[in-house]
Amino acid sequence: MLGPLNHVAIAVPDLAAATDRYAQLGAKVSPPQDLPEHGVTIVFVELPNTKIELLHPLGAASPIAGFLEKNPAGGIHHLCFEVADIGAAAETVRATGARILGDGTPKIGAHGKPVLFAHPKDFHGALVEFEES
Ligand SMILES: C[C@@H](C(=O)O)C(=O)SCCNC(=O)CCNC(=O)[C@H](O)C(C)(C)COP(=O)(O)OP(=O)(O)OC[C@H]1O[C@@H](n2cnc3c(N)ncnc32)[C@H](O)[C@@H]1OP(=O)(O)O
Ligand SMILES: [Co+2]
Repeated sequence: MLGPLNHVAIAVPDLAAATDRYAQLGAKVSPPQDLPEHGVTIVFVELPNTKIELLHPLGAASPIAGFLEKNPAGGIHHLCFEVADIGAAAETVRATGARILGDGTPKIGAHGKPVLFAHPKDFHGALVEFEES
């Protein structure tokens, strides 16, 4: 079921500073993009084999606010794997006994594709995102 690693996300307290850090290393960085439905502003750092997603809270109910309170300097927030079929992937995850977050209805993610998340406690401490490829 698991396809390529689409991105590794890092929650950061200062999006401009984090973007500059990667730009200074010669990486191609995207402009910041507000995703109100996800409660985040993101910047993508493009690498030859995958991407880094820099995340900053957007709005009062951001799902990353609590994470940044616990990790004020920032930290690795999630991994995103591509899957061929998001509905089938959710069924496979549930069949292993792991929880899909929310009501199980995919949201449209940063790349315009359906995404779902699985609970970090069921993935050994790592929040996992699945994105339909
Ligand atoms: C745009 C899109 C895209 O790429 O397309 C995105 O990525 S949007 C990226 C932002 N969106 C999301 O993250 C959506 C899915 N995330 C969520 O629904 C939430 O963040 C949860 C994962 C449910 C956590 O929610 P919240 O922080 O309110 O819960 P909580 O503080 O009660 O956390 C419950 C337990 O999980 C741990 N925990 C929380 N976030 C974690 C993370 N990112 N990685 C590992 N562990 C984590 C907490 O430390 C706590 O453990 P202890 O109990 O041991 O203290
Ligand atoms: Co993501």
